[in-house]
Amino acid sequence: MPFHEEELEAAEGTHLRSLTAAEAEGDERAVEAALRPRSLDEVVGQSRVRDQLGLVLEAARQRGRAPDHVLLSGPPGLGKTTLAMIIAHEMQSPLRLTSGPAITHAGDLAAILSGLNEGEVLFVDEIHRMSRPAEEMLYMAMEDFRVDVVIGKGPGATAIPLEIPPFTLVGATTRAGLLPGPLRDRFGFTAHLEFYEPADLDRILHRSAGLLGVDLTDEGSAEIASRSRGTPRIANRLLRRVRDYAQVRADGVVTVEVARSALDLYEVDELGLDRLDRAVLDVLCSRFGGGPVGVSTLAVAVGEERETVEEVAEPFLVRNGFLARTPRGRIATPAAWRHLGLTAPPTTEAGDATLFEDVPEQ
Ligand SMILES: Nc1ncnc2c1ncn2[C@@H]1O[C@H](COP(=O)(O)OP(=O)(O)OP(=O)(O)O)[C@@H](O)[C@H]1O
Ligand SMILES: [Mg+2]
Repeated sequence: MPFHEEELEAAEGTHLRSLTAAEAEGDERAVEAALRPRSLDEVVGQSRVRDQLGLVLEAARQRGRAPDHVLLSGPPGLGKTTLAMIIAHEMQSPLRLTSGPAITHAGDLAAILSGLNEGEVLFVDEIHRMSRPAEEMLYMAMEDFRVDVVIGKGPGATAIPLEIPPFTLVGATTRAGLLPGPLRDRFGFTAHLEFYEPADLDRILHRSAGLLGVDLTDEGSAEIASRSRGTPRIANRLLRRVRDYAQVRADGVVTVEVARSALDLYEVDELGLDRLDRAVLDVLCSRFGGGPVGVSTLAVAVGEERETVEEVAEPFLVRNGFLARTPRGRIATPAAWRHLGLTAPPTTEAGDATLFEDVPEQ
């Protein structure tokens, strides 16, 4: 697999930010490129998506046509970009890459679309962040393979129709709910990526270890998998940090003891909670009796910005049933108390199921 040592080296200098952030940061992308599966066969897990997508692509191949437009949705780090690249690879078509935020004017999109060749795959990452006029142009391009280029302004403006060769749009979004209906409806196939089971993460880790030349035992791999929050990107990142530890403090082999010591050192606990996650739960339980408490108060108490608590810590805590967002504030669930090794006071409202409704955040 072609990748450059020096890129890998550069990408290793990323120790300071949170190890459990699901988003990739600039220099992590080089390592990721090296670890990406290249074909559908190499994709681990997501079996439903893989089967469905395989069928869509095979049918298109048999008909000699560009496949239907594909929307990939799901949380960061689960394989959307990877699948987009695989679609192009499987169709033996070139891939053009762009992203919603990069398309600020309809004209930007018109330029991209008119430059496409027949059968090409156009990947629009973060498609929910495209501007409205560009979105409207995209509707027509997806449906009729045509765009109207408007020349001039005001009453004298004229729209000149421009034919576009048939292409496949692959859109990726972490926020499918933000996509306008008409755009969503124009995708022939939507793949929703799910968090991975530990067994799948385990296979991903073994594969990555092979590519990176890391000596990883089965137990070591299982230990990393269980702390990876269901996310391949995090699993691969933890593997690299554990590898550092194995190299410097042990004999290079990633055993279960090495994995445990390394991840304890990096403050990623058995369930994948990091320092901030635990601080939030700890403050909530120890200082506010389990809540309810407003998110701003919680943020001040852990010494973080409100946005960080809301966007970085809470989604994982809520998804895993440690914290609930209620109309009156945040509440620690019984699982949170248990995880911290604390006993919930008998009066805690955490036992009150009516508080667990999905409500607007406050
Ligand atoms: N099914 C999989 N099998 C093996 N590795 C995977 C799989 N899915 C993702 N990965 C690995 O996880 C990393 C992140 O995947 P990718 O960049 O495709 O995520 P993404 O969904 O596009 O994330 P983002 O929303 O941040 O753009 C890649 O390096 C890839 O190697
Ligand atoms: Mg991506």
